[in-house]
Amino acid sequence: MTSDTPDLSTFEARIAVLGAGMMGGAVLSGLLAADLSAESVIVTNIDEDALRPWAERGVQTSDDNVAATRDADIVFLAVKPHVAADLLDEIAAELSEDTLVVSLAAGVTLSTLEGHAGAGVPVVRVMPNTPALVGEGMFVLTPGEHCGKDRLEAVEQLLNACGRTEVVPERLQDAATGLSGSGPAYLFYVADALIEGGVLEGLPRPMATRLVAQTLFGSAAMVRQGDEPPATLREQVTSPGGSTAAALRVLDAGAVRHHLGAAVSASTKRSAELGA
Ligand SMILES: NC(=O)C1=CN([C@@H]2O[C@H](COP(=O)(O)OP(=O)(O)OC[C@H]3O[C@@H](n4cnc5c(N)ncnc54)[C@H](OP(=O)(O)O)[C@@H]3O)[C@@H](O)[C@H]2O)C=CC1
Ligand SMILES: O=C(O)[C@@H]1CCC=N1
Repeated sequence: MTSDTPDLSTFEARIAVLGAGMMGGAVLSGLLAADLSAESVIVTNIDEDALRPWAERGVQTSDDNVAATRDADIVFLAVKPHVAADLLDEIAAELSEDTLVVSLAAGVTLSTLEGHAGAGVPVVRVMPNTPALVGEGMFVLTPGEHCGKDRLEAVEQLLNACGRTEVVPERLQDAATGLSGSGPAYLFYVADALIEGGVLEGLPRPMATRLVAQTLFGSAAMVRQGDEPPATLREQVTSPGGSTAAALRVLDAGAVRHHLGAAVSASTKRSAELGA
């Protein structure tokens, strides 16, 4: 499924987002942009300042996780991994077979989530990413033991409205953290470095930023279209004896390919540590 026609205006479940930080906020923004009714959502945070922008958008806000969970059909856990188990313990009395818990926490396993949510509570482990904020998130899902097909489809419908979804076995979740969860940071790092390169060569910074943004956007569109593998797309840019070949030699000399792969592995390893 894709985000081509995001429309959640008829989505009926009541949703609680526990944790109004970067990721909870990104998902919430994506859902509201897809016309999910603000009245069907409640968002919580321990810091009230983080809730003010949501209240201004018509979303119910609270510092009470237990009360927010009591009225919800779907509960998003959007707190840091080390807080997730304690938060589940706090709200467990309000969870039941009729409540679906969707965890966005890196590394935290289904076994931990199900153990703290309580017997029979349906859980989905998700690795999201921040482009959800602009409706282009990547969400990698693993349903837990008590999450049936209908519930999984409901989560897919919600998340497809703010990006794309893949369902994987749990053993691939840490690799998903390493690739798509952390991935936006790698690409923002590359974007930042390219802009500096353009500035060094005399381009005004705002123009260098526009050139890089459109180059990344267009290149991403070609990769996503999938007509050719990225290696072929790179060859098509690389004229014999030309400027791109000279540039790629510099990247190879710096082992950039090796370091990007190693970065994915480092994030994957750290994700597993966060859940331990
Ligand atoms: N940021 C990202 O790109 C990604 C994040 N994730 C996952 O998303 C989760 C959230 O990360 P992120 O949004 O970056 O973190 P943030 O720190 O930005 O957001 C977490 C929010 O939860 C609040 N909070 C802490 N404890 C509680 C509580 N008991 N009840 C309610 N709210 C609470 C925090 O408040 P305060 O700041 O005051 O402590 C903070 O506002 C993490 O588990 C992370 O692994 C997954 C993929 C990508
Ligand atoms: O850095 C982190 O731990 C989180 C998970 C993936 C992206 N951000």
